[in-house]
Amino acid sequence: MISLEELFKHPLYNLPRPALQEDDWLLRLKTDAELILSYRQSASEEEGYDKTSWTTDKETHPPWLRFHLGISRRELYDRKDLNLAQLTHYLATERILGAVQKKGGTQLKLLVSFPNYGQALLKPMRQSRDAETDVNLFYFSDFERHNAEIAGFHLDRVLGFNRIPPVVGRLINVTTEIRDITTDERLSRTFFTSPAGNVCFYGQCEYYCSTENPVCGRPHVLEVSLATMLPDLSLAPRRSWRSPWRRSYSRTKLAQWEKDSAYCDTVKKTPPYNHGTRLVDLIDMAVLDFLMSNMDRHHYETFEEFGNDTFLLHLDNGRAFGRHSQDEPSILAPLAQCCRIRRSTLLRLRLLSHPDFRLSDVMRESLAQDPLTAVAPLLSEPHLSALDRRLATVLGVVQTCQDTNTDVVYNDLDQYEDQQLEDDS
Ligand SMILES: Nc1ncnc2c1ncn2[C@@H]1O[C@H](COP(=O)(O)OP(=O)(O)OP(=O)(O)O)[C@@H](O)[C@H]1O
Ligand SMILES: [Mn+2]
Repeated sequence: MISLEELFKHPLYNLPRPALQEDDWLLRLKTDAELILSYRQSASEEEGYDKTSWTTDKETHPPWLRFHLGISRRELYDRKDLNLAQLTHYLATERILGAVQKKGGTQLKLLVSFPNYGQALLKPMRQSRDAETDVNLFYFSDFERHNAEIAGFHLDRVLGFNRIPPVVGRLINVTTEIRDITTDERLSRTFFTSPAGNVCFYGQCEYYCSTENPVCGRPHVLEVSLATMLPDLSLAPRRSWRSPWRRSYSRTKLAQWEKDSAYCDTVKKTPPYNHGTRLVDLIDMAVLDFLMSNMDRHHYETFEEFGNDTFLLHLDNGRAFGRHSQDEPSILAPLAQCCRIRRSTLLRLRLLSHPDFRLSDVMRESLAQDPLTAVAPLLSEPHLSALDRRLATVLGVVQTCQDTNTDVVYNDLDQYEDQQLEDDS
């Protein structure tokens, strides 16, 4: 049996890359001392935090800080970094010190904090894992799913992108780990006991924050996803970009890209898509989104520090994996309309369609590392097989492009010998 470990040993996941320079690290631009001071200051007001803190010595850094210090221009984390396992273990087990509602966005989510100043973005389970989105619901009326956040992180990593902050599943006690400790009045006011005797809450937000749409424990226990928080915006500002292939978020209106088949020609001429890797980065993101059927990628973010020469953050994957019995070809519009794809991405996609490395198999194995798998598989078998079906569709679209276009493949691998890359794909 071929495993995830074997996949990650493949040359395509181990390309020798130029060493990162000083200005390729998000936070190395600041000295360690400055950085630590700013972290301490931002939390010094609050009670209950650990007194003894870390020094500039790396050994003393908590996993979340090591994650922040490991963010580079090229990717959010290094898959081989041993800190990753420590980070996910930390998120899954550390004592929850605080939980408040996170502002921004439309649906209920909480900002959770830990005693050594680490933080995570919590999204609750709202519906059973197997519930398929109602066919009469528009994509913008869909609930977010905690398992989609978790599976999105794993899929992004399996694709070799490393552009989603690590996410882990956890069972929490809504009474002792939220209601009893929260300082957020607006949140605590919304707790109640349901007719079935379960402890529920709904918070305050634009959508689904009402008694009719409660989040409920059983009677106290709730499944949630916890995403590692990125460095604070004051430390590492981010820029938000509107996706050129954004949907209209309207029942009746079509977006420009849906009406104009030459839409990509315009995008290709428009900064920042006319230069560097931004267009193929966007197409990578479209492939990820098509595979998990995420129609909600209205924006993406980058770290300002790195200008336009950097990867795209794939934040907010809560609306992925809504339907397994149906695919959404329009998500692939950037690929189908531009007929362009990174060579490294294409080769990894081909590898993942190989029976030895079948995407559904490596995803099943990857997701099994998450603690919530003990409760139930994070993606049901129909969702896993949908991944294989959609992968075949992506490769089909690339083939169609190649039948009628030259210059489909953006060669980001020209410094490598072909033999080095394609030993069995
Ligand atoms: N891991 C993270 N670290 C720091 N900030 C994050 C993280 N994940 C998301 N955010 C920020 O929080 C905002 C809201 O999160 P998210 O998009 O997941 O919520 P949402 O309710 O689905 O939003 P929307 O309704 O706009 O789609 C995002 O725009 C992003 O800037
Ligand atoms: Mn969202």
